[in-house]
Amino acid sequence: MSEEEQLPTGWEKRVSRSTGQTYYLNLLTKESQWSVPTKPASENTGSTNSGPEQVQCSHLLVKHEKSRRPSSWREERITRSKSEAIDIIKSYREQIVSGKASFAELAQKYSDCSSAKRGGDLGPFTRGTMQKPFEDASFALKIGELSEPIHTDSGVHIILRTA
Ligand SMILES: Cn1nc(-c2ccccc2)cc1C(=O)N[C@H](Cc1nc2ccccc2[nH]1)C(=O)O
Repeated sequence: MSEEEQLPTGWEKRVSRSTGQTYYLNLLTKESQWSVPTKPASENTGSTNSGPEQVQCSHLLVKHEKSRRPSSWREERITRSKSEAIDIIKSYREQIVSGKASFAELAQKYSDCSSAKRGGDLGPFTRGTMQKPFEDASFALKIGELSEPIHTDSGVHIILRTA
């Protein structure tokens, strides 16, 4: 019997458009998870009414002179203005949306976060672990969705939800 045939009631196997990884969709709550479900889907499987308990995101950060730590692996002293950082992050978003470049490629080359070495992948996180604007934007995204520019004390980000 294939894994698909053995899925408990109310689940569907999906493949992430951004990473090609297999995930499982609860058809009742429309919430998703990486792990193979072992019980029939229910309204409260693995999440609460206020959405998923954890998400996984990648981000591309462009710091500026007013960033909490205006330094990164790319540039010891970051002096660009906030306005310049916004223009730069918008150009990266446009390249990704138009298909000219992949998110991971640009994050690895240009993100001012040390997660650049992982194509911007931050791993899974729950609420209460990231700066609030970043958390709220991340938990509002659907899997595969790319945020508009998001501002935190670290700088200007675009966020891709991957799980
Ligand atoms: C939150 N976080 N995770 C990593 C990370 C994760 C996985 C692998 C390597 C680094 C780096 C960081 C981090 O705070 N980096 C900061 C920049 C930064 N500020 C953030 C605010 C919100 C989310 C991610 C953010 N990254 C830095 O390098 O100056």
